[in-house]
Amino acid sequence: MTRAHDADAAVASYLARHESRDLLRFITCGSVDDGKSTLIGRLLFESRALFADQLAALESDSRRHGTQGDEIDYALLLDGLSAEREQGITIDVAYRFFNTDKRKFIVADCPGHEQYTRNMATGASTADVAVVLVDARKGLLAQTRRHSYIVSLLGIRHVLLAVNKMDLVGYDFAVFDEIVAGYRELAAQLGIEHVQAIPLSALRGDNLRERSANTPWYDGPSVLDYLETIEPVRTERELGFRLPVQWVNRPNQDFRGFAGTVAAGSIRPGDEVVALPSGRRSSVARIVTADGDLDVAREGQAITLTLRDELDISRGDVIADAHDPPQVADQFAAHVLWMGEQPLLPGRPYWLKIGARTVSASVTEIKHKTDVNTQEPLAAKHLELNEVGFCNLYLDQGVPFEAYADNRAMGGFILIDRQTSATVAAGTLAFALRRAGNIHWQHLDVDKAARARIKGQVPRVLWFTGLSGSGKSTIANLVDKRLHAMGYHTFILDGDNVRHGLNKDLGFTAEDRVENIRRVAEVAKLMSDAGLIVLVSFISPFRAERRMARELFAPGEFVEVHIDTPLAVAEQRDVKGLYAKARAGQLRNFTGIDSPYEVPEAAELRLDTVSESAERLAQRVIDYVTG
Ligand SMILES: Nc1ncnc2c1ncn2[C@@H]1O[C@H](COP(=O)(O)OS(=O)(=O)O)[C@@H](OP(=O)(O)O)[C@H]1O
Ligand SMILES: Nc1ncnc2c1ncn2[C@@H]1O[C@H](COP(=O)(O)OP(=O)(O)O)[C@@H](O)[C@H]1O
Repeated sequence: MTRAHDADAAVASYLARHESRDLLRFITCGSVDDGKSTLIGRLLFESRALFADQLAALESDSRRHGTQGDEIDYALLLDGLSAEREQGITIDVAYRFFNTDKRKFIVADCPGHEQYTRNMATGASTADVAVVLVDARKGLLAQTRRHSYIVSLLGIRHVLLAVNKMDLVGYDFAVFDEIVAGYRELAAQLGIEHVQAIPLSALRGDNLRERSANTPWYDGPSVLDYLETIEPVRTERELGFRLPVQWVNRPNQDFRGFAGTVAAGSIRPGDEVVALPSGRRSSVARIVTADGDLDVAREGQAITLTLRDELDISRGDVIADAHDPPQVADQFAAHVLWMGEQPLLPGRPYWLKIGARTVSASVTEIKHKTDVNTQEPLAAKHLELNEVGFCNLYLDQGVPFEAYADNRAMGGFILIDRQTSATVAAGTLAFALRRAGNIHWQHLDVDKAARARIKGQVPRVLWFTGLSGSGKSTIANLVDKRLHAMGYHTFILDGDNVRHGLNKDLGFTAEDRVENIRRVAEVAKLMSDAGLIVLVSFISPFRAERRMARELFAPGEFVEVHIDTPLAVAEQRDVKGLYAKARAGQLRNFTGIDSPYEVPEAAELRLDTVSESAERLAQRVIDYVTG
């Protein structure tokens, strides 16, 4: 580090301290019954003013970009929400703004109902303090433990334990003391070091602004005193400059700027930078803002950088200090807070958005889920709504990152469902898994084209999908026989057969079916690399996995064949007697009965087995392949 950088760091830390005096972001956790609304209402009332100037700006912003018509879109103020905003998703967190003469405040008010994880994760990712409300009559509840666990997971270091409704327990010190002792134990388990407990009656205003005469035994700060004076400790690591590129600004041939919000460190014109993941270097030409060029830019500032060299940098890349760049990795251990209505299934691909970058990712393994009430690790094969798991993640490409504990902006991510575009998880990166870096592609001298040429054919994957008894095997067999007779090199992968060997460890739960299809798709890929025409005959009931299989192949190579047979017909055929068993309750998770079949939306071929014979349908497939 140079002297200039040392000075920068000193200025930056001064500014950081100053800014934190200026603005405090906090979240409130608890249910309406705990008195949360009363507390917030009271705080707003006590402080009287809303952020007048900011409100005006927000109003004009909302009209330009908002999604709320003429209403103010508070979400626009929160950088933490940008990902959700781009997805057009509304999250049930109310942001409120107020100020006293000492400070400005942004409160994320998270409802206490069962959607709490999603709301809290959103509100907490930018908060410095969590106000955890407890009803003095009820003490610590399971909900208190859950909220506190998520607070700790999301890196909030300060908790204001608001022991409310003290008036209803006669302002009894013993009640307060017991709750506080219990909470301190919990906080210690969770690694929350800074806890300020305050006895309160939000309704009567005890210890809200003034210390109350009703609690003479309490000599700590009032709620407003605490919020006005708390200096949040920052445990984030001092990092070199990092700018996740939100967009590339190229109004004309002469100007090429990279715009984003500085996630860490500071930067000056002339500083050497590296673009990641490409690793190309340059130095900063200008730091452009709406208010003119800057000599220096720091964490939290929105800027546009221009560089001295023409580098190919796109949205989602990170421009970083060339002497202290972040790591780039494609496998991680991470905490995942699942918010999807459908469970998280290992092996299924999701979009992962980190900073401004979106990549394809899947969970390769759930190491454990955490019982949010006891913090105990539990074995898990999938994650349900509101569950938290520690998982291994695999990304389809390397991303620049920091551990979440070191930098929230560079280590926090969301997972997005690829079909519905819904945000289904929030996550925090713990560390990169190194093993990925040690595996390299082995170059093969005889390539796929050479193998296909010698066979005189174009490799294809014919993917037959449909209910049990729909006719997949019957038709695939006919196609195989005829292609073989015509001299083609083919192979059939059939669910029933593959499940006797490679996949004999798998059953019929959703997660096992995902893994079943993932493996068979990879095998089909190897076979097509060998130059074969592969016929895959699996129920493959989920769109997500059929799509995953398709994406392994070049355009045109993958042919989805939907064997379209109504459930009633398949059930009537009942070739193996399985429908009867399933109806009798002797077979669980049977497709079409108590396990879903998601009908293909854009299969290359749809074969109706009711109106046409198996022979004719097989011929249609052959015509498609050989035509
Ligand atoms: N619960 C349940 N649900 C569906 N199918 C069941 C089940 N239990 C056993 N079987 C038999 O397994 C065959 C389906 O295996 P697949 O590997 O094709 O299924 S999947 O793609 O993983 O959904 C399927 O074969 P097909 O009838 O040829 O489709 C059944 O014979
Ligand atoms: N048009 C048709 N196409 C395919 N199979 C048909 C047709 N009409 C009747 N069937 C009968 O339906 C059953 C389908 O069973 P199978 O091919 O094993 O289905 P799957 O492999 O999808 O479980 C067979 O007994 C087959 O003779």
